Amino acid sequence: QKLPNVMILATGGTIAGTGATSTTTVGYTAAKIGVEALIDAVPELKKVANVKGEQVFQIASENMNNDYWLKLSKRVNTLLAQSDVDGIVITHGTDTIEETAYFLDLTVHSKKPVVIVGAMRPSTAISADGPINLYNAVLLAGSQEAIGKGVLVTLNDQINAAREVTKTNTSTLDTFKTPELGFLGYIQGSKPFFYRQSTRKHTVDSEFDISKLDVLPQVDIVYGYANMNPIALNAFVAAGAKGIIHAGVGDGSLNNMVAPSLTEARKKGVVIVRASRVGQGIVARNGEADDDKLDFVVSDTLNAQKARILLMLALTKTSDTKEIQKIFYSY
Ligand SMILES: NC(=O)CC[C@H](N)C(=O)O
Repeated sequence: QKLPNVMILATGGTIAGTGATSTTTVGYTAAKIGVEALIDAVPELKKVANVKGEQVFQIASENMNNDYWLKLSKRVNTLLAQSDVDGIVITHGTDTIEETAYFLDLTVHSKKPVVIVGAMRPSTAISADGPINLYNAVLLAGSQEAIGKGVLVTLNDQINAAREVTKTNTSTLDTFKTPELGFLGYIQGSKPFFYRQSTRKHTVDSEFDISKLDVLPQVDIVYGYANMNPIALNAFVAAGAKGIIHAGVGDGSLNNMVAPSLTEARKKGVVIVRASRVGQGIVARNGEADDDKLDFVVSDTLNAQKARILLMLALTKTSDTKEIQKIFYSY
């Protein structure tokens, strides 16, 4: 049987991290090990795929930014257009895995599998989770089952969809969850098992094309809390933000100290998206605010960091808030 050709694009993170001792599971250094060493650490990979590695960059993922995303997405699109690449695995720090996954879900235009993988323990730790996670990721990226499912995230034997997955725990191995909608499936006995898939547009159905872009519109996030003030919001607007994600309390509620500044920002042309800091549930349009009158957009179920990504991409196409609202209900 012919093995699939899987490219491993390495970007850093704990999966490539090293610690002082085998019990160092905090206070280690991320992004130390190169892609060839990651591959060599798992000889089992060669039984399930023809793997090739490429070091795209080497960072701790808290340093992820729009420039890295544009570079990575362009590289993934180029590779997937080649007939000798069947799937891609991206090794990544876990802090922003969910954001990179969603960015690629919206900007990679291929049905071929793209799987993002990380680890919670550095490569030098007892029971490091990187090798098994990498093995599962390569298996998934070379599988028929993963074709057309959008960008996937796998750690801890579970498969999650880019749109919904989120990091829920600072340090445990089972940190990646899709809290309310559920993960897509498992990897067990070297086989992926899928039980559901996202109904939202992604990859081949996505309208977003970053192939000719070098920058993305500035979108920032303001976080809701009791006694909130508009200082951060006003600073973002003064610094030229084209969009603001308001991660409000509860159902995206607006604090009366901040609402006038949001209204003012909208009048200046800044697109305001009401999201929620809660992390689950739909932010109801015209629920906690009169969005029609204020000309605001609601984030649907996207968390603030993913709403930021969708708004940046939406703003590359339109500044019409009705269109942007449609986009938030489609992706
Ligand atoms: N577990 C991890 O990968 C976290 C390490 C680091 N903060 C990163 O995101 O790259």
